[in-house]
Amino acid sequence: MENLPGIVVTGASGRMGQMLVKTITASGKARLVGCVERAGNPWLGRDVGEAMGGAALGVTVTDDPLPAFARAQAVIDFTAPAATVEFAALAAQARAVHVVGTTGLEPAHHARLDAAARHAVIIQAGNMSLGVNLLARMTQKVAAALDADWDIEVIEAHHRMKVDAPSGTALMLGQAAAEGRGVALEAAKVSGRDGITGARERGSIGFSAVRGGDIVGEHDVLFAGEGERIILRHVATDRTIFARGALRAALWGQGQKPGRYDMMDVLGL
Ligand SMILES: NC(=O)C1=CN([C@@H]2O[C@H](COP(=O)(O)OP(=O)(O)OC[C@H]3O[C@@H](n4cnc5c(N)ncnc54)[C@H](OP(=O)(O)O)[C@@H]3O)[C@@H](O)[C@H]2O)C=CC1
Ligand SMILES: O=C(O)C1=N[C@H](C(=O)O)C[C@H](O)C1
Repeated sequence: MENLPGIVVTGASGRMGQMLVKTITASGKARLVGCVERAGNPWLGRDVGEAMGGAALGVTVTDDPLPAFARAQAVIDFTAPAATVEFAALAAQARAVHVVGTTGLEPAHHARLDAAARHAVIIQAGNMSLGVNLLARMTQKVAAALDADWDIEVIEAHHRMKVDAPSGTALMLGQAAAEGRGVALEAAKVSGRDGITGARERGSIGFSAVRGGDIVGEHDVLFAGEGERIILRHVATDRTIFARGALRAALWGQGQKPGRYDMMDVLGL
């Protein structure tokens, strides 16, 4: 057990944080060596297992990330963009692999991740599941096979607490479609139509977001042609798929050269 890679979970009291704690401790492949939350969080100072309503796990939730990261071989981070860029610098300082599931990252956040990745391994993806990464590859291939007479729309649905749109997964799928078609997503992207929008622009890639209830995550990539439609769909029913993917990434990252990686690298897709 002592030889297994040690992992720190940031945002441990969150939906994904709790799922990660359960997945890591049940895996037999890694040890949970730290849990981080920000100042003011009610879990600070408590054993994370007890805070989750179960048996003690011997890990106390802290708001001091660096000493925790220094004890770890990997940090798994599903929090918020402002927190993630700070964690990236600290994980690089500690030479720990940083697995980033946080979505809503903007160019300035990516620049901070790029800087940290000069010294450490960062694996970042808007979706860590095997199914969605396969879907992204299929999307790229279908987009490459069709011309711009086929309109591409990405439609996603998530729970009512989600704070960013389009989802990280929708953007991943849009990026895959754009790559397949040989265009830049930034130039083709149309998001959240409302009012007198005018007719659809040929070659654009549209995004629509639904928010409600406890939907874990659903994504359709629609290719709409004349007289026919193709729909590629992924439905997540359980957050363990993301946690399992993140743990797999943390283990894969051990011994890799410093740099930016994604789940396609981890899964060999
Ligand atoms: N890539 C993937 O496969 C997936 C990505 N996600 C993404 O993961 C992120 C988290 O999702 P989810 O777990 O549902 O969200 P939650 O809001 O449930 O959890 C976020 C956690 O991060 C904590 N947090 C925020 N800021 C900080 C900080 N500065 N320091 C320490 N902790 C912090 C929050 O604490 P507090 O309560 O104090 O704010 C909370 O505990 C989102 O961006 C989501 O889109 C989700 C699922 C899969
Ligand atoms: O916030 C979520 O819940 C999810 N976020 C990710 C995203 O933005 O795509 C992944 C998953 O769909 C769940």
